[in-house]
Amino acid sequence: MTMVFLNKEIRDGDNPDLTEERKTATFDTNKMAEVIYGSEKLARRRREISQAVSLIPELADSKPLPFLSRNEKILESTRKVTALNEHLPRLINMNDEDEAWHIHSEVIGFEGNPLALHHSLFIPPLVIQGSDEQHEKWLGRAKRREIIGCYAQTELGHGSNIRKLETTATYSLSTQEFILHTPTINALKWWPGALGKSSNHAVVVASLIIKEQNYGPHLFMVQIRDEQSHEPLPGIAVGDIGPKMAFNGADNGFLGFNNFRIPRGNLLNRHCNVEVDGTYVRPPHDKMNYAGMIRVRSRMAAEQGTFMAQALTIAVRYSAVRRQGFLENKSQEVKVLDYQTQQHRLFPAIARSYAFIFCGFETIQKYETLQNEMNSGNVSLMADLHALTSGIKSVVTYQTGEGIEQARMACGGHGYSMASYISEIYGCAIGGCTYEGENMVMLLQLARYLVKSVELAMRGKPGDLGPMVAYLAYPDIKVDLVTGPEAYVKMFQHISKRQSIKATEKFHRKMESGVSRDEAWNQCAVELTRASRLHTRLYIIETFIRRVDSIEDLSIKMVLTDLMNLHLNYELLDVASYALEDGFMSSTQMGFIKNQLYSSLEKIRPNAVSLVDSFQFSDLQLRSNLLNFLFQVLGRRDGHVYQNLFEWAKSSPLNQTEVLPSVTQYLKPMMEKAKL
Ligand SMILES: CCCCCCCCCCCCCCCC(=O)SCCNC(=O)CCNC(=O)[C@H](O)C(C)(C)COP(=O)(O)OP(=O)(O)OC[C@H]1O[C@@H](n2cnc3c(N)ncnc32)[C@H](O)[C@@H]1OP(=O)(O)O
Ligand SMILES: Cc1cc2nc3c(=O)[nH]c(=O)nc-3n(C[C@H](O)[C@H](O)[C@H](O)COP(=O)(O)OP(=O)(O)OC[C@H]3O[C@@H](n4cnc5c(N)ncnc54)[C@H](O)[C@@H]3O)c2cc1C
Repeated sequence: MTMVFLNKEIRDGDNPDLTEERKTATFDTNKMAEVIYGSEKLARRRREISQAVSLIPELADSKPLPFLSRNEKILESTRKVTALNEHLPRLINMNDEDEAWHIHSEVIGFEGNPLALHHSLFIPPLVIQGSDEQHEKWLGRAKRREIIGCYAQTELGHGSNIRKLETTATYSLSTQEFILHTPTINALKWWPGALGKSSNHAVVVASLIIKEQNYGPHLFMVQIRDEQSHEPLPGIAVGDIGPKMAFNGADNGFLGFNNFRIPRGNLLNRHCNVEVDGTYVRPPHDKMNYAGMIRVRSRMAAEQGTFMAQALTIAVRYSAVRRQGFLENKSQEVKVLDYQTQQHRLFPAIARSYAFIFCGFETIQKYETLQNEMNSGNVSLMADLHALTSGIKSVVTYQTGEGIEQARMACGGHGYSMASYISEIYGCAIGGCTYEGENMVMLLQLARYLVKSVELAMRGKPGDLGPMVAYLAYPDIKVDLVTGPEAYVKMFQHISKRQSIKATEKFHRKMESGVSRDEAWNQCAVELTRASRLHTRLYIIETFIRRVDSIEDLSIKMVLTDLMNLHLNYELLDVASYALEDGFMSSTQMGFIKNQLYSSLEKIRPNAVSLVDSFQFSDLQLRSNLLNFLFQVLGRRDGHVYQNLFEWAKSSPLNQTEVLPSVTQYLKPMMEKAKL
C-alpha cells in the first residue's frame, strides 16, 4: 500500500528508517520540486516522463553497466538511445531541451552515448552560426537524425588556446573551396565526443587562411564519413581515442585531414563570410565564433547542480539506513546521518546543489536574452556573459567534484563500490573542470574583466561599472551579521572587492617595476584566480537569496531559508581569513558564524531525506533498481540496501563460475610448485 503524506510516498515494505525520515519532514516534496525545477508543470512533467519510461522495458538497461566491456557499453548505450528516439515524440515535447535532457539521463545514465553531442554540441553551433540557407540545407536533416554530428575543436596539441589551433582551412580562389589540412600530429582533432566511430558529420573549428593571411578560428560543416557505407571519406583519418575516466559509453575521437576539400558554402556564415573573390566579411564581435561555448557554459551550473544532487540523494538515503555506533541510547546503534560530522559532510553540499540549480536557471535565461540580442545584431551583452559564465563554470564544477567525493566518503566502503554509482557520477562531473574551458584558464578570463572593472573604479568612473561589479566601488561599512542575509552579502562583497583590488594593484606594481604585461599577469595569476572565485561565489549567494525571497509557500520558504543560512555561513566561514586579515570581521563574528552553521545542521537534519527526495530522481536515474533487474543499489528509494548489495555481488560475472582461469593457469601451478 502507498500512503501519500505531504507527497512523500510512504510505501509499505520500505525500510522503516527511511519511512521515519519521510514522516518527520515539514514540507511537501512536490511543492519543493516545483521550486527546484521552476514550476508545477515542469516538475509534474518530469514525474510523468519518469513514470512513462519505467513502463517501457526496452528502455531499461539490459545488463548492469559496470560489468560491461567498452564495446558492450557503446552497443548498449546506442541500443537504448535509438530505442528512445522511437518513443521520444510520444513522451516529451520535442522542442523542450530540459525534457530531452531529463529523459536521456533516465535512460542513458552517466555513461554517455553516441548521440549526446549531436543534440548539445552539433546542432546548437549550426543554429547559432549557420545562415538561413545553411539551416535549410543541414538543420532539418540533423534534427531528423538523417545525419549524426559532433563538435571538433580541440586538438592533440591545443585545447585551451584556440587561437593557436593548427588545423587550417585555406580558401582556394580557383575552385572556391576550403582545403582542410592537418599539418602535424599535434594538429589532429582530439577529444570530440561521438567523433570516433559514430558521427558522419562534424562542425570543425579550423584557422581560416585567405591569401596567406590567418583570420583565426572559424566553424565549418564537414562530412567525414560516407552516408551509405559509414567509411571515412578519402582524405579523412578518424578513430576512437580509447577508454577514459568516465563517458565510456561514448566514442570521443581523433580526426585528421589530408588536403580535404569542402565547398565555400560550408563555412558557417550567419555572422561572417568569405566572398567568392576571397574578401573576408567580419562578424559584429571579434569572438562571435566562440558564442557556442558561452551557451554550453551557461547551462553547466544547473547541470552540475543536478549531478551533485544525484550523488547526495544516494549518500543521504544511505546514511539514513546505515546504522553504526552509539550516541545516548546504548541499546540501538544510530543512523550515521545523526553524526554531526556526517551532516557537515553532506548538508552544505545539498545547499550548494540547490544554489547551483537556482543560479543555473538565471544564467540560462541570461544566455537566452543574449541569443535574442545577437540575432538582432546586438552583441553588447557578450563580454559580461562570457565573464560570468567563465567564473560560474569553474567554481561550480570544482565544488561539485568536492561534494560528490564527500558523498562517496560518507558512504564508507560501499561508496567505493560501483554499486553506489557515485564513481560514475564523479567521473562524469569532474570532466566539467576540463571540458568547455579548463577551469584555471576560465577563471583568468573572468579576472581580465575584474581587473578592468577595478581600473574603472580606480579612475573614478564607478558609473561605468556593470551591475554585476558595481560593488567594486562601494564604500567599506562594517556589518552586523545578526541582521541577516544582506549583511552576509555585504561581508562577501567586501572580501571579493578587496581581493580584486589587491590582485589588480599587485599586477600594476609588477608592470611599474618593469615586468612585461604578460609576465606580470602570470606572476599574479594565483591571486587573480582567487579574486574570480570570490566574485563568483558572491554571485551564487545572491542568486540563492533572490530565489528564496521569491517563494510564497511558507513551509517551503522556511526549509529553504534554513538551507540558505547554512550556505551563507558555510561559504563565509570558508573565506573568513580574507576578512579577518584586514579586521573587517572580528573573532566574535567568526564564532557567531560557526555557531550559526552548527545550528543550521541541526535544523536541516529532520528534513534532509526529503530535501534530496525533492529532486525526484527515479531509481532508474540513480541506477539503483530497475524492473526485476538489479543494478547499483545504494540510493534505492525503498532503502533496502543490504540484500540488494548481496544480489549485486552475486551477479558479478566473476561469480558465474567457481574456479577462474586465473587460478587454474597461474595460482594453482604456483602453489603446486611451492609444495615441491
Ligand atoms: C544527468 C546525466 C547526463 C549525463 C550526460 C553527460 C553530460 C555532459 C556532457 C559533456 C559534454 C562535453 C562537451 C565538451 C565540449 C568541449 O569541451 S568543446 C571545446 C571547448 N573548448 C574551450 O572551451 C576552449 C577554451 N578556450 C577559449 O575559450 C579561448 O581560447 C579563451 C580562453 C577564451 C581565450 O581566447 P582568445 O581568443 O585567446 O582571447 P583572449 O586574448 O584571452 O581575450 C581577448 C578578449 O576576448 C574576450 N573573449 C574571449 N572569449 C570570449 C567569448 N566567448 N565571448 C566574449 N568575449 C570573449 C576576452 O574577455 C578578452 O576581452 P578583453 O579582456 O580584451 O576585453
Ligand atoms: C570529457 C571531455 C569531453 C570533451 N569533449 C570535447 C568535444 O566534444 N569537442 C572538443 O572540441 N573538445 C572536447 N574536449 C576537450 C576539452 O575542451 C579540452 O580538453 C579543454 O578545453 C582543455 O584544454 P587542454 O586539454 O588543451 O588543456 P591544457 O590547456 O593543455 O591544460 C593543461 C594545464 O595547463 C594549464 N593552462 C593552459 N593554458 C593556461 C593559461 N593560459 N594560463 C594558465 N594555465 C594554463 C591548465 O590550467 C591545465 O592545468 C573534451 C574534454 C573532455 C575531458
